[in-house]
Amino acid sequence: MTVKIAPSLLSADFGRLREEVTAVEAAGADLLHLDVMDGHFVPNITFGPQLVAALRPHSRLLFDVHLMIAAPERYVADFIAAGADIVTVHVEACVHLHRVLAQIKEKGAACGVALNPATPLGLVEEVLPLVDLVLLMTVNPGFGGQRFLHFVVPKVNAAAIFLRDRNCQAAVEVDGGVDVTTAPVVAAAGATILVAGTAVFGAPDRAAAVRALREAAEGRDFSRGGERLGAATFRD
Ligand SMILES: O=C(CO)[C@H](O)[C@H](O)COP(=O)(O)O
Ligand SMILES: [Co+2]
Repeated sequence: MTVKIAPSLLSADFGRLREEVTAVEAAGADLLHLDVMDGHFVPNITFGPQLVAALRPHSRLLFDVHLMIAAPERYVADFIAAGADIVTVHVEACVHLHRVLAQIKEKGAACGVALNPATPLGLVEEVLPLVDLVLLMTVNPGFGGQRFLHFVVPKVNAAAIFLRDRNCQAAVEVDGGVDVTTAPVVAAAGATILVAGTAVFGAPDRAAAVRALREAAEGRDFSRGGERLGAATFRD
């Protein structure tokens, strides 16, 4: 399984969103990551399903919608109707996590579960065999451009090993502070989708940025025989 690159629209120029999406698609991105924030679950507000629907006709990329909103079950159907291919909800935002994941599946999208940096993997172990994606935040959610939190790397590795040992196909997505220095670290730990906002939209040449991330992750790919990582790998 090769590592996929998912530019995060959060760091795009919001005055030129259609062109920004076209640019990263042409640059070779594999998915488009869309960060939805409600000013309640996280201290920032972004956009709703209307924006997803407005961009949908202009891109063939998989729309990877990351819901950082309280009680996401209220809006799951709207985001899927708007064109989301993958809908990811935070375990910290769901009282009935399994019910919300089932709701996403039932509406025809792939489902993901996200964990904040301080949330232990054990909280989602029961649903890991059922999800299409587990998203591990490597910054506290709410803003782009934050520093990568290295203490999350063992959790990325634990998730990859858990899934491999059970023969599960779920993707392991890492989100926050991913750049050419941290991409090889998370790829070696078992990440299969790298979200990158600043590292792609902050670069003048988006194609070069996507290529650089892919090359940085290449060869460190966990699926080529990666094993449990030693503690030294995780130090800053
Ligand atoms: O979910 C997010 C923030 O909550 C974003 O996807 C993430 O921050 C990407 O931005 P960057 O690569 O600049 O850290
Ligand atoms: Co995100």
